[in-house]
Amino acid sequence: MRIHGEMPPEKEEEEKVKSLSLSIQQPQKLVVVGYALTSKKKKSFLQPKLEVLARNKGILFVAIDLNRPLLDQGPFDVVLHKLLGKDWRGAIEDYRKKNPEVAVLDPPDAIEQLLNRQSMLNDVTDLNLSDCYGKVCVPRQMVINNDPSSIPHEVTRAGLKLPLVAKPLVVDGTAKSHEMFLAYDQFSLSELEPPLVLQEFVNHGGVLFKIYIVGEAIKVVRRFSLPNVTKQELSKVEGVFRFPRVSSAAASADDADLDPSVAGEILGNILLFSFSKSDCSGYGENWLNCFLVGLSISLTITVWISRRTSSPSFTGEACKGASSPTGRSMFSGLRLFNVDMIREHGTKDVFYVIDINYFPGNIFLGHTGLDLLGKLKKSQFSFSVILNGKISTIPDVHLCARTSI
Ligand SMILES: Nc1ncnc2c1ncn2[C@@H]1O[C@H](COP(=O)(O)OP(=O)(O)OP(=O)(O)O)[C@@H](O)[C@H]1O
Ligand SMILES: O=P(O)(O)O[C@H]1[C@H](O)[C@H](O)[C@H](OP(=O)(O)O)[C@@H](OP(=O)(O)O)[C@@H]1O
Ligand SMILES: [Mg+2]
Repeated sequence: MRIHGEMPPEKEEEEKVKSLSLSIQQPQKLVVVGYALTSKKKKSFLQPKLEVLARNKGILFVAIDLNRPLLDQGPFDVVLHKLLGKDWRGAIEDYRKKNPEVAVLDPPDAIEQLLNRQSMLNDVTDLNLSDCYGKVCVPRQMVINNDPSSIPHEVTRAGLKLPLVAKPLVVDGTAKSHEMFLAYDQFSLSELEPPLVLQEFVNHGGVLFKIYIVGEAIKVVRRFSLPNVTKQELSKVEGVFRFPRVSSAAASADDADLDPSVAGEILGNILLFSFSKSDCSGYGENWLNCFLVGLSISLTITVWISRRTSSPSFTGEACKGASSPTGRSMFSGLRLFNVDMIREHGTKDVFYVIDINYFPGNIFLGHTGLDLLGKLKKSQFSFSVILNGKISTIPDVHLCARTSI
């Protein structure tokens, strides 16, 4: 018995042969990905198994020769890069202008925002969504650009609560940009070398969440982190102490036997956005992707964050609510990044974004990342959620979102 619309067997066979012959006539067009990475990054990122997986998906990685003009190389379908310095930035900007059809991962002006520990958190602080059940905040922080002797006075004036985490203001991939200090009093901070960001330390039970975003895919991992600082400790200890990279890949807490209130519930509650596929040609480049962590299952989010065709800006624009969304760039233009988030100890749903990294180590997540590359040639995916909230500039503003997925 044939169901209405089903093809008769002989017809089905004919269709199969036709599609097979087509594929033989038109071998799959390779997606050529030119990459410009430091040798350290290439080693950690482009491992043989990723190259093989890519090749099986019709994706070919080709090293960009940094000693030759980029414009003389290729042709590429995608340029994947994580290099610093004005020369490279100039070369990639020029290349983009002359090769608008090539997808550059990611546009330098989008990456720019993550190279500074103040601007990287601007978007998160600029959004304030009222009446919801969960909060995503940013620790109160201040920038010290020069004169370390002024730090104690500035910290007191700003009313920052101790302990403080002192971080280099600039993120440039050097070991120095990861030199972190924990200060138990503001006077010892004048030993440090500006420019710095001084960020309030938030007790978070020693577990950190790294949320990796690759285009439309997300992965959350848990890492060990700094332990809580008790009031007793704070009253007894003085000085500023350097600490190592406690939450690196080796510090995975994924299998750690964590207090259930920390582990399952949080990860269950960290609700990752959904997105729909639609023609977003109206947005200039045909890629629209943003990142928003919505919290707690029972929220209904309608958040619209649209990417402007121009480069992202951090001027807060009130998103007037679901019915009349206004464009609001939030990490717009970025497709490869991760967000470091912690939950305030003793709370159910108050989270803090403490750091955002561009194209971190193990971000490609195998198939997911490669699927992103494969799609870049014909990307028609968009992320459209309407933000129901308003913008505030209060430093420790709460970003709440309501989501229905
Ligand atoms: N405000 C904060 N409150 C509590 N702990 C913090 C805070 N800021 C940083 N930390 C701790 O310090 C660690 C490093 O912070 P951060 O991620 O900003 O530095 P980083 O050098 O960029 O690290 P990475 O490159 O691994 O992301 C965090 O993983 C966390 O353990
Ligand atoms: O734990 P991961 O692998 O995510 O650590 C990242 C880290 O968060 C930063 O993104 C590093 O990049 P820089 O800030 O440029 O140093 C990554 O180093 P990279 O050499 O892989 O880019 C870490 O992997
Ligand atoms: Mg970081």
